Amino acid sequence: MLKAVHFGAGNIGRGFIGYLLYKSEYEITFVDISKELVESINTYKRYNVIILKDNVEKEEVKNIKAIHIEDEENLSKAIVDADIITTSVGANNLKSIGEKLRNYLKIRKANIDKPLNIMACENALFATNILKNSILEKEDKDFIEYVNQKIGFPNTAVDRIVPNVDIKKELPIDVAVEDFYEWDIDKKAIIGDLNIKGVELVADLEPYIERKLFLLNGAHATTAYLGYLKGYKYIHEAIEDDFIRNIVSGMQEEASLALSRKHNIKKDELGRYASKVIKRFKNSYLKDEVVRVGREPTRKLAGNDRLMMPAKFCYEIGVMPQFILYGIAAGLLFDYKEDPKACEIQNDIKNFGLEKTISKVTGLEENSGLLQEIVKKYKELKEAFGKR
Ligand SMILES: NC(=O)C1=CN([C@@H]2O[C@H](COP(=O)(O)OP(=O)(O)OC[C@H]3O[C@@H](n4cnc5c(N)ncnc54)[C@H](O)[C@@H]3O)[C@@H](O)[C@H]2O)C=CC1
Ligand SMILES: O=P(O)(O)OC[C@H]1O[C@](O)(CO)[C@@H](O)[C@@H]1O
Repeated sequence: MLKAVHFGAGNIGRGFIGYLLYKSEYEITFVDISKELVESINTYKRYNVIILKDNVEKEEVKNIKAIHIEDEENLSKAIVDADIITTSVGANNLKSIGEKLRNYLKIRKANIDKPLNIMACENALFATNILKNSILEKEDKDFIEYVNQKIGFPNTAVDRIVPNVDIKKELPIDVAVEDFYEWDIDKKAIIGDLNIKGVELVADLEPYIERKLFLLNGAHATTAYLGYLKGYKYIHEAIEDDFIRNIVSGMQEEASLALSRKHNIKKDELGRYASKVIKRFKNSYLKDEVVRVGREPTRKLAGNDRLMMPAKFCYEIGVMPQFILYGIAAGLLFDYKEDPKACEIQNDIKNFGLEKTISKVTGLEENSGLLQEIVKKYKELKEAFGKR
């Protein structure tokens, strides 16, 4: 049986990556930083994936085990034996995972010759490259040569909404998901065979990642931040609000303009994709909280992420992306106390002022046209909804 090691046994790890790897007959070992989660997986050795729709369905994932990230002995064995390694730990944690993987891959190099593919399944552009670079950083020629010959590092785009919905579960590690999924993988970077059911192997991944990041994640973040501002708890409630829906559709149109110009994708194709995304947001079974979808605004509002990238593309082609900028402005007003990154932005605004904070978060120059427009929209939204 083929062996998979997956770092990050959270929502997407169990609800999507683990789910498809199991369907593809991989024996899965999860690796996590949470001792409690590792213990639960080793106690139950299985979990249910609950598909939230009109007629709820349940699928079982079985014969699983888990290793704690600090359990060097077992982790080393698992990495040496693996046919595939995947992650969904959050893009900010990839560097530390790469540093750990480096040592285990050296043990693998000395012990086994079979090919391996490693993929980072995170919401970020070319996340696998971040992982690969941290593995190879400061390495000698011999190791780099081994890695380049024996290990594939395909980038991917992963799409399935896996919320923290509170529903009746058989096991505490059961996970609830939407019906839809899409996992696109860069086929040029695969070494050996990679047979995962349900994935799409694509020749040019960039349009797929950007379409997903801008039209789904960008629209989701916009819905979350405006939803939070207007006092909604869930995404499905926020997207039914005409004011929010209008801005979200507008930002999708602006991002589609940028995508169609950059990748030569037909506008009506992007329109169909965008409408389907809105329909997915309306799924009331997901009970997806705006504070989950808006989490870590410093990452989501960064220059290389879901909102700033399409905004900059539009600006470069002479279009002021009014609707995307409302999303960014709303993100700067996201003052959810339990989110340390939201608090960081609020403290920076208090201590250093709005312009300096926007510049720090987005990477824009303080005197740039885009930044000045964000300031206007921030003030407008604050005036309208900031004192609720
Ligand atoms: N939830 C979703 O619908 C989707 C999430 N993603 C991406 O997947 C990644 C994970 O998201 P979720 O599953 O929602 O988060 P989550 O918080 O449910 O799961 C993350 C898991 O990674 C573990 N973890 C964190 N640091 C670790 C480390 N250094 N070593 C080992 N384990 C570690 C955590 O303990 C947790 O179990 C993120 O990059 C997210 O953007 C992508 C598509 C969909
Ligand atoms: O996982 P992130 O990047 O924090 O953002 C949440 C986003 O990821 C998803 O969980 C899945 O793509 C979306 O629900 C949402 O757009």
